[in-house]
Amino acid sequence: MSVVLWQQCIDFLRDELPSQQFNTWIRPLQVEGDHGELRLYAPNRFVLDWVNDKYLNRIQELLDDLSQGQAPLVSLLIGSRRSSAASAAAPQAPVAPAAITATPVAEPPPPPATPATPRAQATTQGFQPEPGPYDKRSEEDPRPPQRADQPNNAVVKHTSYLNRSFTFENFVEGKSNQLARAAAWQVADNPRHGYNPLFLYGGVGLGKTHLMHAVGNHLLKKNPAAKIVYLHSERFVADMVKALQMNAINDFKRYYRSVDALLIDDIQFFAKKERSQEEFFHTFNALLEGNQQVILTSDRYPKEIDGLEERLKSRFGWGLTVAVEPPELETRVAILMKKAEQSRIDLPHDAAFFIAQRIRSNVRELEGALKRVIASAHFMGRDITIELIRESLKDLLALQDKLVSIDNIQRTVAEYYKIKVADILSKRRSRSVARPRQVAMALSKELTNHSLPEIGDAFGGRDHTTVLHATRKIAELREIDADIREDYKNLLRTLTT
Ligand SMILES: Nc1ncnc2c1ncn2[C@@H]1O[C@H](COP(=O)(O)OP(=O)(O)OP(=O)(O)O)[C@@H](O)[C@H]1O
Repeated sequence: MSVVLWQQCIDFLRDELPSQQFNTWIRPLQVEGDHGELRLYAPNRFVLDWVNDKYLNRIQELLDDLSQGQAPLVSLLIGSRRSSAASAAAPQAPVAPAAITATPVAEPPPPPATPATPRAQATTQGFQPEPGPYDKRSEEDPRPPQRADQPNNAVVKHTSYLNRSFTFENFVEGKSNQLARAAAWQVADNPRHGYNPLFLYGGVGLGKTHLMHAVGNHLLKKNPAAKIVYLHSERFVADMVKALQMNAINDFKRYYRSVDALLIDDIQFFAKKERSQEEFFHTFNALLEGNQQVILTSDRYPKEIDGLEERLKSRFGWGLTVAVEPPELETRVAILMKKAEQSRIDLPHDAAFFIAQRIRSNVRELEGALKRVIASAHFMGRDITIELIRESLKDLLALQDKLVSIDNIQRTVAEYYKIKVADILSKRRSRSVARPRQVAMALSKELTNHSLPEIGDAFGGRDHTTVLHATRKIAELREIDADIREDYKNLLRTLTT
């Protein structure tokens, strides 16, 4: 009964909330209920806290109304329901666990939060890390220069400076990065709240470093004296090797354990570097025990990093692990508009749309394309038009067109679904063939510049209305069917990277 009530409740929530919010926070909840009790399972503490803060009152209210005062007792838990027979929170498979990992109830809890020991700013003696690319003091940096003693032939200044333009204000939010942004914001606004470590993962150029710096910059804004250290994992390794050579490993340890927040980028480079992993493991534990914030990024999910010790992988999962996905078209357009605005460039919307439609791989490439267009416009003294974009990105666009042809899409889709290209082109209507065909048509519409009639022709001479129907059907299914959504995402990635 409670479960049926919950189904009715989420029907209301689906109508009341913007779909992005519903999909992000409500849909991943799993439900289990009996004897006047309703247990809602969130995939991790982040979702739990969010639902608790923002939606639980409304949920309770709706349940009260729907049950005419006989509402079940609602409890919100982390994990997943025990009985597979119970109805899920939503009729569709949950979406969020793919993007943000669940911390099962049985996982070891994070170490107890002990009060942070006061750390002086200029504590570092002996070992001093080399300045990295982000160590350069920006001219507008208002913070006083930091001097460190230099015994042991040790080197230079110690605080890593963050890229100051990587802020939350400059980060464009979209479906693909909403969770990651929200998680990063939580950490920035309320560090040591327990989302420790924050682990951001995803493909290249998708904004992981940007978000990591945004947290660091925000922490510094709140407390300019905070010791926030950002570095690439290779720097950590190099520093450690140097410290070993200089017999200064204790200084190294002291240095890294004295920070308020340690931000390490691309930790997949730790793979197979056993000594560094060992050192990092101890640093990491010391920081968590000291309630100091750790943020890590990687190009893949921690458990998939080959050559990384199991104990590290497991510990990375103690906090919050969030994926950053490739941005969808609207977000790409919004990012271009934002970047143009930052550079005080007048970028017409149709021009942004044109670039975003063609450059799909990642944000860094998108930015690179925009810079080229802006440079051409300056150089030639012309406004930014689609014609100018075509000229300045000629080679890039030609490469894209060559890469994603309808032919290529049909082959990739056939291979993915383990059917023949001939099946896709045939008149067969069985589901096992018709669905992949529709997916291939939708991808052709999204990834090529061919018109609907041209696409129809390329699919065994079909009418353009069939293509239109297919694209609409797939768009609809991607909203409600987790399998299709996953298939489409995988195919997009295969075809565009
Ligand atoms: N959502 C976004 N809004 C604004 N800019 C973005 C966004 N996502 C990425 N960028 C920009 O794209 C560029 C690449 O991002 P970033 O360096 O953070 O990628 P990354 O995921 O860390 O990649 P890598 O794994 O290669 O280090 C940066 O200039 C960043 O500002």
